[in-house]
Amino acid sequence: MNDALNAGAAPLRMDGVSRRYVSGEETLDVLRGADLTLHPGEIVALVAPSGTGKSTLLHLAGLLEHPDAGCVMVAGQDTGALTDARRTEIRRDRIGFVYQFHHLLAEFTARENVMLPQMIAGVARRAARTRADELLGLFGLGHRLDHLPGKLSGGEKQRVAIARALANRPHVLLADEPTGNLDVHTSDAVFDALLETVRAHGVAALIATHNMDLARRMDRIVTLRDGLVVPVAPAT
Ligand SMILES: Nc1ncnc2c1ncn2[C@@H]1O[C@H](COP(=O)(O)OP(=O)(O)OP(=O)(O)O)[C@@H](O)[C@H]1O
Repeated sequence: MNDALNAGAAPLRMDGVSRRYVSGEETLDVLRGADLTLHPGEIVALVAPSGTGKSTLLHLAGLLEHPDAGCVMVAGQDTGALTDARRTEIRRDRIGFVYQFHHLLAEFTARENVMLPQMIAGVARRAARTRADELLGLFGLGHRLDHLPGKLSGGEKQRVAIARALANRPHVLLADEPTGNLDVHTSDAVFDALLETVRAHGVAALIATHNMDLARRMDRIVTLRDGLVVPVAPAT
């Protein structure tokens, strides 16, 4: 299924990506030939003012939208010419998403929420359950496996959402303000777990955040300026 994907290639490469929004008479060139490469295992922070195109960039990276120009390559494969079905497969199997709000399914337990994407990808129930328990254990939720999201704290829900994003062993993790709705203390703890797990799994990640302290803990910081991705400073 993923024969064209090359494990040695950059997990994500965006070359000259442009995106224009047109509403009525107004045209907005949000991205104007942006380049960004995530190397294997690299964790990149995207820190940019509101409205400069962070979500747009993440949507393009996650194959949720097409760029107007340029190309998005996942594990060496140019995704532009692929069918929608193939793009959906790559998104499902190779890309994990974490959003500001957890988007867990309320009627399913923590374990089931992490099992579901695996089962949709064709993993057998027993293996999906083992993987879910292992991941939730790594996030310190071994005692919350059978809890419904409504019985979990905000930080716990977000940990389940991160575990779900990693369930199918993605090449790339994309996160849009993953701890943005949590208090500072919880945000730090969830972020610790996120970075630790992503590093342990060797997953490349692009994480949008407004929090410079969190950004400095990543390998590299980039921002968006005039529709281009530019480096901020090496993280220390
Ligand atoms: N579907 C759309 N149609 C028209 N304009 C859009 C659309 N989506 C986004 N925009 C505009 O494009 C610009 C970039 O939006 P985007 O959501 O990517 O910014 P952002 O950096 O993620 O902002 P924030 O930090 O506030 O979430 C904004 O000015 C936004 O209003």
